[in-house]
Amino acid sequence: MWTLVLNCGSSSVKFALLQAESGETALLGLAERLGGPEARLVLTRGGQKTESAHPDVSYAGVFTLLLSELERLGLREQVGVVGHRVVHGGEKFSAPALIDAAVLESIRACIPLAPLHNPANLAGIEAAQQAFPELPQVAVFDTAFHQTLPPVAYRYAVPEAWYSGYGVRRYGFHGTSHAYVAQQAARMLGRPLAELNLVTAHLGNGCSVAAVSGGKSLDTSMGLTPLEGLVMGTRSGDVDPNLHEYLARQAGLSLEEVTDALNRHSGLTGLSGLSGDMRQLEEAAAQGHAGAVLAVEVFVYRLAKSVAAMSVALPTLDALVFTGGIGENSAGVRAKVLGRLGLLGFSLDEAANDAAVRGGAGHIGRPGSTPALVVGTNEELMIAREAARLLDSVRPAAGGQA
Ligand SMILES: Nc1ncnc2c1ncn2[C@@H]1O[C@H](COP(=O)(O)OP(=O)(O)O)[C@@H](O)[C@H]1O
Ligand SMILES: CC(=O)OP(=O)(O)O
Ligand SMILES: [Mg+2]
Repeated sequence: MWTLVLNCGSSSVKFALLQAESGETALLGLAERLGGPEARLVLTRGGQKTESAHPDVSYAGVFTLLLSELERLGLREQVGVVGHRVVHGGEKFSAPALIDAAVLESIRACIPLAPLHNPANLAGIEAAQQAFPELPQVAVFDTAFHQTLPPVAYRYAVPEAWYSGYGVRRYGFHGTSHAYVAQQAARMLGRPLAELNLVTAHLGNGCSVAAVSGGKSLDTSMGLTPLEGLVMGTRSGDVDPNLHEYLARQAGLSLEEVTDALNRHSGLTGLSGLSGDMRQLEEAAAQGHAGAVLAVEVFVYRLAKSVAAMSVALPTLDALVFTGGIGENSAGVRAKVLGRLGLLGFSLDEAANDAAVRGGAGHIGRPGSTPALVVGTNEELMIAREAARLLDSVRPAAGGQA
């Protein structure tokens, strides 16, 4: 039985067809810049990549392309379950959920908390339900892993009525990735996850750090929405909460305009005036582009500061884990971050750092220093496993008694 995993983002769709147990992957897809003239689909089968242009393709259009690919591979009939990444589950979900009308309603109710993400997740669920009406569909929430945060970490210092009336609190995101890389790190360290205190840094287009103790999240940098915390590709991360009012008065901007700028035109993009893509910025910085140099430096400084802040949640610090497109690929970012964290006992092994490559994994600290690891994340595999585990728990084993 194959599991189809869908990760529908605000302007991209990722999908994977895989075996939950072995991790064998028959198909990977990434559709980017949806709705625009440069929309494209990259498919990977058996290690071979093919790219095709699909100007102005919609979510529904991508789904049609996915279905025809499944048919071409002769695997459409063998899909047994569909797993969906859902970004915001509020306080309701601390575990994956089998999607029914009530779960759909709860995901819909969280749209105001994740206006860029949850509508796309819902569109993916609806398309999959239409294509596979007979199959179970499972929602795996980014927020679920962080439901173990204690109040000291999740409460903001604002009027209590905002929490009790409107759910104003830290939720945290990228939970699937933080949970997965914490498990992998335990293997690499040769120690049980239950004994380990880790800081995990998920650095993709969205970026967050988490404090993970005994496999449980105790704190994380993202908050009520995925805008808080670190500098990201296009998101500002932390700013002064008075910024909205100041800009409304001084620049005549509306609430929506400030929020849009903080989400889409800030972060690395805003600082550099060039790009939100770390690889491109590192190339430009090497050529002396002042904006790119500044963007990378601010990114690194804020990340190092946040790693130090996360360690306050832990009784000791056993390792720092880098993952996501930047964490897995940018030796420069890792070196600069560890360079700022000598106080926590980190010391870089330059050769090991340069050798750690995407999808691979490795130790990048010197012997005797606090361990620093590079771990390839795999949110799709984690979603497939969680979906399989949920199904096993709700239906009796084949041939067995209930
Ligand atoms: N070789 C590389 N060097 C530096 N940054 C890289 C490299 N490869 C990818 N990245 C960066 O990773 C980020 C995208 O991360 P990814 O995890 O793929 O994103 P998403 O959050 O969309 O899944 C981009 O900033 C990209 O530039
Ligand atoms: C929650 C979030 O920020 O997700 P992404 O990094 O995929 O945008
Ligand atoms: Mg990602």
